[in-house]
Amino acid sequence: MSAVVRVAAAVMLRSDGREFLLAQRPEGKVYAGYWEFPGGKVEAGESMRDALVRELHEEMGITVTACTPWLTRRFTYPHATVHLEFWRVTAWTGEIGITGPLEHAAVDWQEKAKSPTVEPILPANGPILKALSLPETMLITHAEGDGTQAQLARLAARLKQHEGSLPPLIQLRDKQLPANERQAFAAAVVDLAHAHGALVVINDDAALARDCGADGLHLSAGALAATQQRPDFAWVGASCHTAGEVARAGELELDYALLGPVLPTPTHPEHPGIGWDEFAARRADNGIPVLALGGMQESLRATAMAHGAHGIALMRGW
Ligand SMILES: Nc1nc2c([nH]c(=O)n2[C@@H]2O[C@H](COP(=O)(O)OP(=O)(O)OP(=O)(O)O)[C@@H](O)[C@H]2O)c(=O)[nH]1
Repeated sequence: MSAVVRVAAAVMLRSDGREFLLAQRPEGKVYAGYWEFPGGKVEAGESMRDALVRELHEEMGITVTACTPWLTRRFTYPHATVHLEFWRVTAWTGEIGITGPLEHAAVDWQEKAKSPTVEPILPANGPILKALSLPETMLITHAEGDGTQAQLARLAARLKQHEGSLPPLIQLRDKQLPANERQAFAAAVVDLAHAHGALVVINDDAALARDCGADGLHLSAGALAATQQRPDFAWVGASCHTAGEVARAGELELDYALLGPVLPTPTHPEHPGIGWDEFAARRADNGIPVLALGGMQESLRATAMAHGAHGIALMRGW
């Protein structure tokens, strides 16, 4: 069996973060005409980051000045098995260009929240495009503490702040609310969220998720362990604490994992938090977007991203 080919791929984001760049493979290469993220193979002795910087310079004539690891994926093509590492690239110098006929046939900016307007896309990249449309903030409800009316008012104010940018993903948690109150709260949250273009997932109750018209299901770690196949919803994620659970969420082809608690949090006072290095280690190489949970607030977003987080999940910090 031939060795696995390591590939660095760049998700180049325009400054407002809403658009990313796709590039078309030129004639003469395998999958000619297909669209991909710019990048290429890692050379012997080279780090992933160095390969990314080199490829973007060779292919587009730019110098990367800010990038963070994001997702990994292993994929077997007829010609090779590739280990792909996707990095977010948020700053560069120079003008993006096509430096030669063997690099790309064309480049095109695409909107994250929409289906791509170009095709075909390289087969390994389908889940990557879905991950790009996953919000980078999750708001988790805690109406048990605040009361449902106060939560709805706070949510309405918070969703207004997001007008014009990708709205957050909302997880309805509140596992202890009486069933009828949870139902009414879920219906109100879905109405409010959908009016602002935001998605809602319901914690551990598939029937309620269907009844209230939510967009998906959020599995607790216990439910994840008991799940044999991906539940049938547009969006499904899971709470994870260990690397094994993150891997399981990846195997089930879920859309995201929450990993934590990263820092101390009132929800789990017995737990000191795993810290950022452990967060990075437990999320590594699983191919699934991972949001950091536990003690999060907006000011920690950049730290989370530097450790490979897709984004942050807030329970009390929103
Ligand atoms: N650059 C890039 N490669 C990808 C992506 N998705 C994906 O499956 N791949 C695969 O990863 C491998 C990258 O190899 P490449 O041929 O582009 O690398 P390269 O620029 O070094 O080309 P070369 O072989 O001509 O030297 C290919 O098998 C390609 O199909 C992607 O989004 N970007």
